[in-house]
Amino acid sequence: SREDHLQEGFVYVQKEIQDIIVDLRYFGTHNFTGRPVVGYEKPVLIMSKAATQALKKVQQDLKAQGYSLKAFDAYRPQRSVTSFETWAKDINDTIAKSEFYPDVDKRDLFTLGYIASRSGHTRGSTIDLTLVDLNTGKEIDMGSPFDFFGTISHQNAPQITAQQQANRLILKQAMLKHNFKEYQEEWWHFTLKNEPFPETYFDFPIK
Ligand SMILES: C[C@@H](N)C(=O)N[C@H](C)C(=O)O
Ligand SMILES: [Zn+2]
Repeated sequence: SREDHLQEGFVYVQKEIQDIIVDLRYFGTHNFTGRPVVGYEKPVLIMSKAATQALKKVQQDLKAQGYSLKAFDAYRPQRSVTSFETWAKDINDTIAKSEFYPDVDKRDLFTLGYIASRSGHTRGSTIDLTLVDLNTGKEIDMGSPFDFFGTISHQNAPQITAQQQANRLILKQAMLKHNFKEYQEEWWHFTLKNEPFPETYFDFPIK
């Protein structure tokens, strides 16, 4: 079964939270590298059991407010992170620059905090997500898209409107209520406080 591939302490998030929307960007080409990322062998969302149980409560709260979570990434194998580092050094490969990092030199993406070489995602209790309005079926306006690497994606970006800031707050408050913490450089990125594997960088593939 699918579970045979899974590390102890991890689960398939969509099995535990049936109504979460998932668009696993690094499985396909619609991401900052413009290519499928090594390690993403199936478009399934994997995360630690503890983080998934907390996220289930976030989804319940948000559903009552007319929203659903939409996740772009959760557990990320170390080989995928390593491939991001290799990619960042290849300055001629800029196929997705105009959409994801138009104002930043790709060699600076790590030092500016937009990508990590020791990533919380690899520890299995970090997730990238946004909100979908259940009335329209569309993502709500957060002022910048997922994985747009620039200051407009910082939590308290002054460039965005009051409505966009309010939309970010709906997500942030729901996540903080259930023991996730936010990340200053990216409005979509949250890590479980008291994560179960705080020192372990896993490398099992997503399948
Ligand atoms: C690459 C982006 N989605 C992300 O998750 N960035 C943080 C800093 C990370 O790589 O852990
Ligand atoms: Zn992230």
